[in-house]
Amino acid sequence: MSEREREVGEVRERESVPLLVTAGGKLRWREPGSGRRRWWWWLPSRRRIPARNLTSVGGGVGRWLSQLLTGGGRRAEGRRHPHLHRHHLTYKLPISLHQSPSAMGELDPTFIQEPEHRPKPAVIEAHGIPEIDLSPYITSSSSSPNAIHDLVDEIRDACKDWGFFQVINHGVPIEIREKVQSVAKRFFDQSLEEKKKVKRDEANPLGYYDTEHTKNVRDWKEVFDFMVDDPVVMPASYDDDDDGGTVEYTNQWPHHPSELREVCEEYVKEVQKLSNKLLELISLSLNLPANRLEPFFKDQTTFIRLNHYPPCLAPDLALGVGRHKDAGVLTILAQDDVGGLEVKRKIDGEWIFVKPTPNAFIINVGDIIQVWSNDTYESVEHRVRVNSTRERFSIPYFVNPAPYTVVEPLAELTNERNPARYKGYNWGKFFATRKLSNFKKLNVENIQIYHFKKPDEGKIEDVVTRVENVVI
Ligand SMILES: O=C(O)CCC(=O)C(=O)O
Ligand SMILES: [Fe+2]
Repeated sequence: MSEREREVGEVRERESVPLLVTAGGKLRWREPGSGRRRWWWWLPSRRRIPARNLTSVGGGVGRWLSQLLTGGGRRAEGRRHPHLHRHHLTYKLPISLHQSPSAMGELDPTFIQEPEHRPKPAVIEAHGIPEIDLSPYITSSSSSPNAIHDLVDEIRDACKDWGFFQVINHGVPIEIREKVQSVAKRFFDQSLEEKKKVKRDEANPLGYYDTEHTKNVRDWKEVFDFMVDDPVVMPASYDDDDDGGTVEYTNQWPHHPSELREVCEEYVKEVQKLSNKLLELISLSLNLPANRLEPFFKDQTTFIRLNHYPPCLAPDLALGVGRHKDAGVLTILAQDDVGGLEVKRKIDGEWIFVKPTPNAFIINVGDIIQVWSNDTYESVEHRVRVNSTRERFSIPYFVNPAPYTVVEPLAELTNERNPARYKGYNWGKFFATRKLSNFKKLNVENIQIYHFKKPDEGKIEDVVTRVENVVI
């Protein structure tokens, strides 16, 4: 453990420290342990802060506060500030953000989004994504063909207009979902040391980690990943032309909480049924036979992620997950009642907050459906905002095909007038490349489906960006 990590760890193991932040730019607190009064100018300039929102001012507040409490940056201490006045705001510095210390107690610059990608202070709820009742297809045994027809129409509209929808009456028992949520919380509540016993690494991307990067900016979250098929045999080489052998991805189950594995496997069994039904409905909505997509899942690379988003000192600078599209077929997301997911509305590019609906699942089509449908449906950008007071949990179930699948537009959906818009790509290599680039900050863009997009007209040049050019 480095000197710096040790300091951060020691501070976080203490109780949280109530901070008094003055609108004039002063911050007061009692030193943890000794109870000594301390204060600090936290505003380097004469600018006043809007007292209602501590974190809306100054890029480095989070970094600065943690430096302050870890003994760094003594320079400003003790200087009087000409604009101090009496307006006070009490702010709890979430040192106990993780009951256990973790690398995320401070906002280091790797978390900070470029200004144009930061969440806006106001949340837009608008009418939100469509809510679809699946009972005609799932929970009732004798639905009329009309009811199913209407449902398929709803799915088609939702996929076209939003790329996202919520489902209710989906057949997944609520108790099972609650059990996973509760065991996930217990897992993340443990010490970092305990969680790191199952940490992922470059060779095996399954298990725990808190350093995921989306578009090369670190996400304010920690996760635990596991796969439905275990083990999964993946290509060892990222080079499209190279048969570089295979590697195995294997689930790493922690000893604590001991029931995590069993509960997760029970959850998988239930969500798998929902996933099959959704794939059927989506096939029908593309005027294909219900079972058209089934062969792609004889083996699967479907994985489940337990997400924990701790409270964040600077929720206007960082994101729980940066803007991205999901690379796979479908995502079936369970979110808790805190909320944070935002979807980029297709009509105007506004970020729309997805209001939590108890016991609903949020479904989005991923990049593979975009390619299979030859752009009839589009995978839509989304992101997760965090907040300064409440931790949030979510569980995405990423439905992915067999690693050896060549992803390309389905023959039935292309013709002379609507030729295939993508060159086929090997899913296993794509997936492995993505996993690697999410693992650490790289200097280049992550691999994306548009790297496989064919030129619109007439151009013969090869537009495929080779995988080895993307990962360096
Ligand atoms: O936590 C969420 O609401 C969404 C997470 C997400 O988009 C992802 O992990 O791909
Ligand atoms: Fe996502």
